[in-house]
Amino acid sequence: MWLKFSKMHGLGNDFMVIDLVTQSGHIRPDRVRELADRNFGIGFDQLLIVEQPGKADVDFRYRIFNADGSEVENCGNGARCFARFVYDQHLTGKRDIRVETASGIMELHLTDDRQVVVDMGKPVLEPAQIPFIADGFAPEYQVNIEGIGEVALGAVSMGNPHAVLRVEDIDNAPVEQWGPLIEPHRLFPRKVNVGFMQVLDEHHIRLRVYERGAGETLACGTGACAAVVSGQLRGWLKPGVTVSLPGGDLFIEWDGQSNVHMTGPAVTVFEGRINI
Ligand SMILES: N[C@@H](CCC[C@H](N)C(=O)O)C(=O)O
Repeated sequence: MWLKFSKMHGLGNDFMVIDLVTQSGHIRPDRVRELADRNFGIGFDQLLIVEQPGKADVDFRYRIFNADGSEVENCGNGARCFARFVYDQHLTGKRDIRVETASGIMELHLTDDRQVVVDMGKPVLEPAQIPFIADGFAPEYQVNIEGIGEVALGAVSMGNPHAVLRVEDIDNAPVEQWGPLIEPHRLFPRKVNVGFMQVLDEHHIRLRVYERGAGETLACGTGACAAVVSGQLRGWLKPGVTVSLPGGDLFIEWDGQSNVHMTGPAVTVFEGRINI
């Protein structure tokens, strides 16, 4: 069965995007892994599937699969690409879009200057809901990681789980060494995305993220939101933060109480057809 797809990226976090509103098909996890392969497949960090919504008052449903084939709850850069995709493919004429994800309903706005603003919802800080095993909420937790030792981290869910560590020198942060040790840690029962943040000033950080199910990516939208929330809770940041990722900058706004907003670009690289 042949399906049309688009290859897109948000700051280098790259996606294969498939419209299952006007096409039909089913992609098994082993096929996702094959397609994600950068030598033998299309190559991507996540596969995004656009479907008809299951609820009233929502324009679409959007599903996310990591490169390892696992289905996940949320993807910030993917959300911006999803919005660009449904508008450019004429699946909707709306510039304000409501979409259902596995983690809830998200609202997106396409601006006139080709940016996408995403209402990412409220950060979840209650450990059991992240999920993270701890006695109660704290802005920072001390965790013993086998192979590393004691690590100070913030734990935040933006629909998906994130651990946020502060480093002094992002260029030499142990992302590839520590990421694989923290991602499957038993204190995070559904595994975790691991962010390494360098604070430049109260409104500017640098961030690298070792993503659950994908490894280090050039950008992570939910990771940027989680880092800003964690940085504000730990007293290092003030509302309105530019997050410089290896693939470029995102702007994240959180007032300390309500929803997190993320602004950034979404780019289509090419379109093609694949035999699923
Ligand atoms: N790249 C994404 C996050 C994708 C999902 C993540 N790897 C997970 O397993 O939760 C983003 O931009 O947020």
